[in-house]
Amino acid sequence: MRLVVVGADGRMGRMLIRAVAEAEGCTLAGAIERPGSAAIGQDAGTLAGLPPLGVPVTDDPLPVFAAAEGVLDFTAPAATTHFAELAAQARIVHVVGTTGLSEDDLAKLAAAAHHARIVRSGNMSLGVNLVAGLVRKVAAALGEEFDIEIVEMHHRMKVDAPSGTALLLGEAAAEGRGVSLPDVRVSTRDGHTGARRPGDIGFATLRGGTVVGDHSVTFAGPGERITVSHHAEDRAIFARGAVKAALWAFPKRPGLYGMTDVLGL
Ligand SMILES: NC(=O)C1=CN([C@@H]2O[C@H](COP(=O)(O)OP(=O)(O)OC[C@H]3O[C@@H](n4cnc5c(N)ncnc54)[C@H](OP(=O)(O)O)[C@@H]3O)[C@@H](O)[C@H]2O)C=CC1
Ligand SMILES: O=C(O)C1=N[C@H](C(=O)O)C[C@H](O)C1
Repeated sequence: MRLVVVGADGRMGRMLIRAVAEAEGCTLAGAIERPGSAAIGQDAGTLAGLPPLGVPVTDDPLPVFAAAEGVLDFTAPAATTHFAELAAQARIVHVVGTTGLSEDDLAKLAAAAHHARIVRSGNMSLGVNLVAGLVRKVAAALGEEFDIEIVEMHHRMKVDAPSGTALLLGEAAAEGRGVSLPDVRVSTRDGHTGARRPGDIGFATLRGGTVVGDHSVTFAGPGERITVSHHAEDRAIFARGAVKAALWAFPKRPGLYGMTDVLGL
């Protein structure tokens, strides 16, 4: 499968180039960066710390998408909605790892999915998607006397909060409880907040250093607490998941898929 990496000079972009080069069944067909980026013209392999791959980074996605079969996209919301239109025009697979997407952005992805096979997840790792399954089960088994609180920590450069993973885990907890997350989500607490409302799902965000991604979901009940956690140690887990998603989606029909589909969970 011929794959393009967009945002090639990003933390995830460089990881994705390595994952494509190392995986069986795919080759790097292109690498895209923003116009004006210092990476334009460089070899994608060299950029990712590998021997040269003979693929120069360019800022023109159109001809690159036209010659490819899939795109791996861990960039930013405005870029991702633009790439979704182009991927739909080219009828190629679009793997979306970008987080911080608004409802409006998600509607644009849903529209593009009429023509493209899109796999989107706030976290492409096997571990987090397994944890989400556990959270759904625990939330379904416990009543509202167990308060659900989600804590995440990421590196100091992360720009969106709560993280895509925290929201994915919150969705899983809400699903288990049979409620809608927007109805019970509490993402900020400051000052005189009053007592906790029964049934709320709380989010707390920590930022600092080089943390790849830590998440925990706590169920705090009368006299006992259950905590389910995941600690990402290496961004390679997300990149390998993205390549797996692209290969999985290649023979599928257009539509919007998630990592639970890819992993068969
Ligand atoms: N779902 C998952 O499993 C994971 C998701 N993520 C998400 O992936 C996204 C990227 O994370 P990360 O790699 O750390 O961030 P970075 O900022 O390091 O990388 C993003 C890259 O995309 C580039 N970019 C932005 N806009 C465009 C554009 N229009 N055309 C081409 N390139 C563009 C940026 O360029 P510039 O710097 O010039 O803006 C940058 O090089 C985030 O939303 C993050 O939350 C991260 C890890 C795992
Ligand atoms: O920005 C990151 O770094 C990460 N983003 C994703 C998220 O928002 O959950 C996934 C991972 O935790 C790393």
